[in-house]
Amino acid sequence: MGRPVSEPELPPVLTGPHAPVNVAEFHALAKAKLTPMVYGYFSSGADDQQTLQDNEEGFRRLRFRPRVLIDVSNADMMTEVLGVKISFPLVVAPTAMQRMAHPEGELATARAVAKAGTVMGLSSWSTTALEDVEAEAPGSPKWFQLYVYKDREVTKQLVMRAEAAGYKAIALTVDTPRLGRREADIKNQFNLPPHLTMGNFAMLKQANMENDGGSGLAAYVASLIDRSLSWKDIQWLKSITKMPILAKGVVTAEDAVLAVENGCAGIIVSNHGARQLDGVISTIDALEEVVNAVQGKVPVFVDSGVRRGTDIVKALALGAKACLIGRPVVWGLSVAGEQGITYVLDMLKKEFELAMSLCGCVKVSDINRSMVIRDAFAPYDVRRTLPPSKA
Ligand SMILES: Cc1cc2nc3c(=O)[nH]c(=O)nc-3n(C[C@H](O)[C@H](O)[C@H](O)COP(=O)(O)O)c2cc1C
Ligand SMILES: CCCCC(=O)C(=O)O
Repeated sequence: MGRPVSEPELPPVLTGPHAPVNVAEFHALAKAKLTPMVYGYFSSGADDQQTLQDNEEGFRRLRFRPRVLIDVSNADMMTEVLGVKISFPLVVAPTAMQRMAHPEGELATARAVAKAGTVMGLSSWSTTALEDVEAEAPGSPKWFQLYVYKDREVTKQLVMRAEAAGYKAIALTVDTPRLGRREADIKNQFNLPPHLTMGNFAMLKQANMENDGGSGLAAYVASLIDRSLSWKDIQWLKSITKMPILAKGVVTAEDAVLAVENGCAGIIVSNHGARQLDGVISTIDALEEVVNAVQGKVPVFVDSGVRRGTDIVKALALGAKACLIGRPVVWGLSVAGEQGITYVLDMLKKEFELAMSLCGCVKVSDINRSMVIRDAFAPYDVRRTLPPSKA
């Protein structure tokens, strides 16, 4: 597989024999470029980072059962999420404070994601106002990620602004009543660099993080975010917006059922990129129980640890409608702004196309449960897919 974008257009870091060929190499380039404080914030998981490792390991534990001698000369990667067609089953997860990665921050992301033909998630804690992000790539589908402030009026204004600007859904983050303990941020006394602001709150003067000697972010969350948020608040949210609500951060069947009962339009199986509760189950391991609990009533998405096109095929085989990626986009943005993100998305799309074809799938809906097994040494029970007479 060749390199994704035609070379003459690219900056030197993305050309020549040292150009990155996978997400891991982008990560290394970003690490070399960013300050330790910023890199520490973007890369960290919580505590011992056990789940950070397990998110990626979880995908590696799955093995393919590809089908052969299927005409794969035409691959159709298109799919649909919440009624919107996307070019392949990958959505960009909301990640906070992107101007720390690159001066153009969320604006560069919006352009690259629009060009790639998929959906952008925008963080409540964007360093660019949500209206400006929409204006940068007008009409290209975006989901607004919501943190619920103790001050419900602040929250309501934010939701109403997102709806007025044309955002297509609210991704309500349900795994962050308190901030996970990220040791790099504590050591680095993380704070938003003074030239940047929380773009959505500039008028509300809620951008400053009091640094009490530890992570400024943890202090900010503790002082402003509503720890009392509960399922009944979904009704409140539905009363103030017509946008569909996705529950972002569900990893159990019990909560998946509650999300459906409370009127969520979709579920994002996520452990927040391992940044909240360390030791929590990897999302690819949690996915199937959520999919089974939901019984097709709403779409199920998954993020945390997706690094390869093969990971996307595995997630779809276990019932996800699409995957989201967080850090890979941050690495692309850090390395080369908009072009870096374009390159990362294009690389993952090509990897996905190849993986799909090698699995014997021509279109996204061909990907099914028979394509993966959890344990390479346990035979797949063919009674699941063969007609009874042949099983
Ligand atoms: C630097 C960074 C910032 C993030 N900011 C937010 C955020 O503001 N809101 C949110 O719901 N999730 C946030 N997340 C979680 C992502 O939306 C997503 O769940 C996660 O990054 C997926 O894991 P991955 O990074 O392994 O792909 C953030 C993740 C990272 C790495
Ligand atoms: C409340 C958390 C701030 C942004 C975020 O979600 C993250 O850093 O993971």
